[in-house]
Amino acid sequence: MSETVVEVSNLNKVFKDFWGRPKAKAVNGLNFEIKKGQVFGLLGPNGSGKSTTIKMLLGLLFPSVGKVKIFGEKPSNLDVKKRIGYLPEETTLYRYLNPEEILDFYASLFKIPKADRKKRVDQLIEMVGLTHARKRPVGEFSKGMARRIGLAQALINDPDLIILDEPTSGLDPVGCREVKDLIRLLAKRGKTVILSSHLLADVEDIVDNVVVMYGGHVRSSGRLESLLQETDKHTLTFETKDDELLAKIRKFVTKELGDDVDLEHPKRSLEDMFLQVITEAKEDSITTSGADYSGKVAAYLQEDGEHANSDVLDKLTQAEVMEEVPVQEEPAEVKKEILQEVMQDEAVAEEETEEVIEAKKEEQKEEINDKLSNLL
Ligand SMILES: Nc1ncnc2c1ncn2[C@@H]1O[C@H](COP(=O)(O)OP(=O)(O)OP(=O)(O)O)[C@@H](O)[C@H]1O
Repeated sequence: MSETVVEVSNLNKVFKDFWGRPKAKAVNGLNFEIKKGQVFGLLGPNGSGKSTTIKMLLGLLFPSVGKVKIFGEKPSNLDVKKRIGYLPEETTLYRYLNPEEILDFYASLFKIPKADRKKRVDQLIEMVGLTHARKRPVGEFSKGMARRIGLAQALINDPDLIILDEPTSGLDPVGCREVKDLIRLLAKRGKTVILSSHLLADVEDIVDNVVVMYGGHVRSSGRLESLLQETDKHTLTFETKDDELLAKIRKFVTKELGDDVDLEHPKRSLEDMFLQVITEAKEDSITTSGADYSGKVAAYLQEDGEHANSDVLDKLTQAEVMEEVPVQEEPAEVKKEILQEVMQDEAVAEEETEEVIEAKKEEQKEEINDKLSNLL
């Protein structure tokens, strides 16, 4: 019997106004359990209570009524917090820092030794497909690229429980597929993943169990496979170009079942078609200045004996690694131009230099430190 990682019983959250009057009943009588190695989907339309539930799981909000247990403890327990990785709905990044600096900084907050830090940062950057953008300030990143850094940041502490709020938001179909594959691989390594989404098609093929929320209530829950099965219908798929045979089959089926029979070619999904187009572009060596993905899980993300799938790991170790694109040092004049552009963006005075940028980076790091010490 596998370990219970999350236990939620009769969870309620009522937001109150200044005078203590109920303003919104965000979560209403929620119950669920998540076992180790599961990918659990918290689904529902906008405003159904997903983010509020996640905040209670993280100990950022207190329940009005009910209980949350993570690894058998309260979410406020510091040892529990250390085992959680969290990707918030909005990725807030410090625009002057580059991916290496951001990840190194978060690794230092978790007191990861310097030598390990560099290794983890390198592996994570490769894993989220940003090797060629590792020296670029994240202020220049597209939404999807920023999301990838957010995901890397959530994994820096090698968490046992990974909570992802709308992980695929802002990602193109390729990025979306990559993140989904990554989530499945992490689960195979014994990580437990909770993800929230209102983009159902984006999570359909990766979640094991779901709760579907509406107005704070659970409307449906259970194993996704059984929830999606239409047990009173059947599909028969076979290959043939023989029109005569098809006509015979149709005649037979119609005779048995009446006119209510659909006969058509199976369609592949738009996602499959899109991915094929991109794969072909890659095979033709067409490069991109956006995000690119190695297909490898960062090696430090520990493998777990019980859940490790040697097949997957074998495939991973044999996976073709994209060649690293060397980062081109810009000539001094171009560097100055770029700096000036960034400064204009931020309404920074013209005479500001690289030292000023460095000072801003330090300021941003201090700001994060302050916010974190307020939280802890
Ligand atoms: N701090 C707050 N104060 C008052 N009401 C809030 C607060 N946070 C959330 N709510 C309300 O709680 C309800 C659930 O919100 P929540 O953010 O949990 O939904 P959600 O399912 O995450 O939505 P989305 O998909 O849009 O992110 C909404 O009616 C929202 O207005």
